This record gives sequence, structure tokens and C-alpha cells, in this order.
Amino acid sequence: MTAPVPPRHDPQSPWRSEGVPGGPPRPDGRRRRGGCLLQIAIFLAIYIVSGLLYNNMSGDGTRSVDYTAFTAQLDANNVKTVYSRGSQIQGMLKTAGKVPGGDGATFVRFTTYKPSFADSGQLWREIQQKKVSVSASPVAQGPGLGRSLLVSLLPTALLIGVWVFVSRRARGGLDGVGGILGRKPPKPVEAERGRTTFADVAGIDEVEGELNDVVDFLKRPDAYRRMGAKMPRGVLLAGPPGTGKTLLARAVAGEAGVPFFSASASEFIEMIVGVGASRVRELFSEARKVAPSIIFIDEIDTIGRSRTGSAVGGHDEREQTLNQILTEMDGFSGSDGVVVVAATNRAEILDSALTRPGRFDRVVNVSPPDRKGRESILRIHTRAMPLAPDVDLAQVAATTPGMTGAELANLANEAALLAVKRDGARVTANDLSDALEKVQLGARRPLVMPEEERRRTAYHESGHALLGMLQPGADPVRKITIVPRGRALGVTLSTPDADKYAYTEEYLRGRIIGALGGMAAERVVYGVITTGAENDLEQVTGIARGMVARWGMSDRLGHLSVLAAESEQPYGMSAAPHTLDLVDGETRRIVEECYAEACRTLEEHRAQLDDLAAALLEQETLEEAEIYRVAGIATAAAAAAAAAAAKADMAAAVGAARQD
Ligand SMILES: Nc1ncnc2c1ncn2[C@@H]1O[C@H](COP(=O)(O)OP(=O)(O)OP(=O)(O)O)[C@@H](O)[C@H]1O
Ligand SMILES: [Zn+2]
Repeated sequence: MTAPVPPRHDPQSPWRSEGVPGGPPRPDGRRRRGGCLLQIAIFLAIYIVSGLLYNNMSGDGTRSVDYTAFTAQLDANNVKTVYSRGSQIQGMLKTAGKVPGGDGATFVRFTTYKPSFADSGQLWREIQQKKVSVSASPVAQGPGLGRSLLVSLLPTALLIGVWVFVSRRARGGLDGVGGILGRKPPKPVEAERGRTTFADVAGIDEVEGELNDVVDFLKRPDAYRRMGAKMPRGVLLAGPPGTGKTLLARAVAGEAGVPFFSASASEFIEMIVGVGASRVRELFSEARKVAPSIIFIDEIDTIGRSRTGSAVGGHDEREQTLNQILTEMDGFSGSDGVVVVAATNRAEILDSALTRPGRFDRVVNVSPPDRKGRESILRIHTRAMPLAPDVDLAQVAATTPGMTGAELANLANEAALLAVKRDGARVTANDLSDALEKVQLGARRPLVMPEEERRRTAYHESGHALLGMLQPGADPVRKITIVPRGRALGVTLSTPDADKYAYTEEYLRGRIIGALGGMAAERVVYGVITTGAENDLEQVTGIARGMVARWGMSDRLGHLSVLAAESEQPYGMSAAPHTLDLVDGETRRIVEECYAEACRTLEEHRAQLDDLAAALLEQETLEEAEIYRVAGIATAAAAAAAAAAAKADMAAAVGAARQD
């Protein structure tokens, strides 16, 4: 594929319905931000103009004056007519009078209120005495009641007008006259040409696997309906930017051959309150019309972040939009055949309302690719390029750890551009390495981890894994990776075979030793430790404190529960400083013992540690079977099988012996 990496968010229309005629695509998001500023500017202008208008009209019309200003004019015999209703007094002067303290401003028509403590009788006598005519109808004829009503309603009317105008534009898209005159319902991306399929996605096979049943459901929703099976309504794709979440969603639609609707959540909340929700309603209703179909909502965290967190701006709108999405999803009968796929870079900040069953209850993690994955992504993105024979994509993949699919696509494209610039016939290895240099220079963060750091990470993770495998009764190690994800440079994953509800002291110690394994490995191999173990230590401290203060696993403290489970706050009664000192001391003792044990074990098994680290450096990600094979340790399952086999052999031998 030679096409440049498409902008992350096709800004063509709020619905990003590629293939639908519209205005020229914006090169970036600037115009929309500009549009937003424009809206604000229009609002301000209207406020100012209508304010001026209002003041002007009442300036040469009726002015509201103090009661004392009125009586002063009356005393000066300058009042021509008055009209009164309730405590309100309107009137007209004979000649323009000065507004007290009004910087020389004058008035003819006025309105004022008679304070309740003023003497009506006296006022009436004076009016009669000065021969002021008392009108039976309002005297402030200038603007008149109708006109003043108009004036006071004008700003509101204008605001409503602008609101309607802007919201029409918002719904209709920002693409020219069509968008202004009428709204354009969301349209799906055209189904026929250039469909994206799983063949366009590489390096994230597990994720494809997890999405397969969604594809199947979309292909034949009737079969599911007949069986009364409920399908997930929402799938949440969580992972760092550029890992192919959008691509995946599109591929699911492509595989299933269903219409694909796409919107970015941030587009909803740039609108005025209420518009986001109505656009959500509209989007879902269009998608239902052509169901089965997929709605893709990018950046769901912009509206779906936890509501307890502090919110800055657009709060109401966000809430309303989010609620509307949730309502629409709740409204699905399950056989509607609309699957909502949402993407986020930050799943951890999402409101739990979103991940509740029946909503985005399926969370699929999308991680940056490992070496093999990078190679196949490069293969996809160089598919359409004439490659010189000296190009070794496997080697390029090996030198680009940490790069995401989007970055690799960009790399391939840069190489092709360089080849064109030098009028080459093919893309060469040189083009690729020049492109890599260019891409890295332009990147805000180093895309490639220094080799030394990778090595250290490989040892750190191997330390976790090896100790995990060596602890009797510990959870099996499932996966180790040194592909950075989030803030972690590497990850070691162990999960139990079955849910555990109670833990033995031995198991907990094993967990602590495993968690200290990263630090211990750095100590054993390098003699120093780095800051990379912060999370590990948090975990370790938590477990050790729990053992001492909650689960009665320290002899010195005895079978006391000193800490309340959730808060880690001492129970009132046991809060004696002496007791807390004891808790700290015992926690420290357990951790130090475990750390010593971790270091000792790793020194003893140094060869296995080296083997694991080397395999990790080479492959970046190791799966369970591979891990145990490299370390030369039987998996728990294999060990059980071997034991069973040995027993059978023994029985057979015994049997054979008997026969003899
Ligand atoms: N796994 C992959 N296989 C092939 N191409 C990929 C892969 N991941 C990313 N790409 C390329 O990178 C481009 C951008 O990826 P995409 O927009 O899907 O990432 P994203 O995870 O949705 O990013 P964001 O979180 O910024 O929206 C894709 O169009 C594709 O060309
Ligand atoms: Zn660690």
C-alpha cells in the first residue's frame, strides 16, 4: 500500500463517511477549531449589538430614572404628562432633563417607581398644582409597549436563530452550503469498493480472534436470534494510539460485509448542549435502518471518562451525550444487529457505567506489535511497493521495537517517497534506513529503545518469570514481553488456572518473591537496581502488609486484624503506635526475607535467567509453552502428566515384575 498514512481522524464530515461526496478534506483539525471560535465570536457580537440597540432605543425613548430625579423634575415644573399603574410611574418631560450623575445624558420619556414610603397624597397634590396632565394610557409612546417588547426579545430571538443555524450546520456537516441549508443524515462508509478486511491487519492475531464471533454475528444475526443468543452490544478496543483500533473496527465491518458508521466522540462535545445527544440518536437510528451494521466511536474517553473525576468545560454536554449513547445501547433488543465498537487510549479512566454488562462489556486490548507482528505489518504496507532484493523486512522489524502499526505504515511510506525523490526504480534497504532515521528524528519520543535498556528490561522480566516458575504452587507464567506498553517497559503475566478465593501463606510469599524478581535480576546481573521496579514494590508492600496486618500471618503480631481491608487505615482500637510499628517491622522483615530468597534463587539459576533474557531479546514476546521450554522447566500441567506417566510406568513395571 503506497498511500500515505491517512490522518487519524478524517475530518471531512462529523461522521467521517469516506467515499461520500463532500467538501475538500481539511488537512488538519484547524478549521473545526476555527469554526468553534467563529461560533463564540458570533455569539459575542450578537450580545454586544443587541445590547447597544437596546440601550440606544431606550435612550431616545424611555429612560428608567430614580424617583428623586422624577420629583426634582416635578418640582422644576418640567413634567408634561404622567401615567401610573401600581407603583410604576411613566411620563414625559416638557424639555429634556439631565440624568443625575448621567455624564450629561438627558431624557424626555421616563419610567420610575414610587417607593412605598413616599406620600401619594402629597405627590398627587403637586401633580395637580403643576398642572401635569395625567394620562389614561401609557405615555412612554416612543418605543411603545410592543416595540419595547420586541427590543427586549431581540437578543433572545437572535440567539435562538443562531442556535438553530449552528446546530443545523453541525448536523449537516461543515462542508459548505449543503451543510448550512439542510442537515445531512449520517451515511455509512460505502460497502463495495476497497473494503478493509482482516488481511489488512497484521500482528494482532489474538485480537482478530476475539472479534471473530462479532463478525459471525453480524454475518448471520438471524441464526443467533433463533437460538435466543444475546450478542455483545459493545466492544471496547483499548490500546495506545496507532495500534490499529480504527483499522480493526473497519475490518470487522469489512469481513462481515456490513455498513460501517464512524464518529469521533470529541466531535460530539464541541457542539452546543443538546446537539451531541441528538446526533447520537440520529446516528443510531440511521445504523438501525441498515442493520446489521457497525457504529465506531473513536476517543470514547473524551465523553466517557469517569464522572467522579474533575471535569473541565463541556461537562453537561458530555454527560448528555454519554447518557444518550448508553440509552441507545440499552435500547437494543440484542437482535437489532447494531454493534458499537468504541476505541480509547485510556481505558482506565472510563466511567464504569460504560463497561457494565449489556454495554461495552467486552474489552479487547490492542497492544503494539512484537517483532513478528512488525514484520507482517511492514509486509502489508510494502505490498504495493517494488522492493529491491536487498530489503530484509525481518531485519527492519528487528530494529524497530516499540513502533506501532501506524508508525510502521508511515515508515514504509517515507521509504517509498525517498525512492521516488531519488528517481529509483525500487525501494531499497537504504531508503528504509534513511526513512527510519527521518521518522525517528520527527518523533516526539524515541521510537526505538536503546539496546542497553532493552537488555535490562529483558533481564528484569525474566527475573519475574523465572521466580514465578520456580515457586511451588505459584500461578503459571503465561506471557512475557519487552514490547513497551503504556508506562511499562515490559510485562510478565501470570494467571491462575482456576479462580482462587483463599491464599496460603506460601502462595503469598511466592507472589512477593516473583514480584521482587525483576529487581533481584537487575541486582544479580548489573549489581545495581533502577527505578523500573516502582510498581513491583507497591504490589509487594501491599501483599506483605496484608499478611501481617489483615491475615494474621505474622507470629509477632499474632492473629490480629489491624488494618481495615479497603482503606489500609488502622481500626480504631488497634491504632496504638506500638502496634503500627510492629506492623511496619514485620512487613519489612517479610519483604527482606523474600528479596534475599529471590536473589539467592536467581544466582543459583543464573544460566536459565540468561537463556530467558536472550530469548526475550530475540523474540520480544514469549508465550507460556516457549517460556517453560527455554527455561527448561516442566509446566505444572506437564509435570502432572509426567508424574502420572511415571506412576503408570511404575504400575506397569510392578505388573511386569509380577508376571515374571
Ligand atoms: N496492526 C496493523 N496492521 C496493519 N496496519 C496497521 C496496524 N496498525 C496500524 N496500522 C496502520 O496505521 C494506520 C492508523 O491506525 P489506526 O488509525 O487504526 O490506529 P488507532 O489505534 O485507531 O489510532 P488512534 O488511537 O490514534 O485512533 C492504519 O490505517 C494502518 O495503515
Ligand atoms: Zn517488574
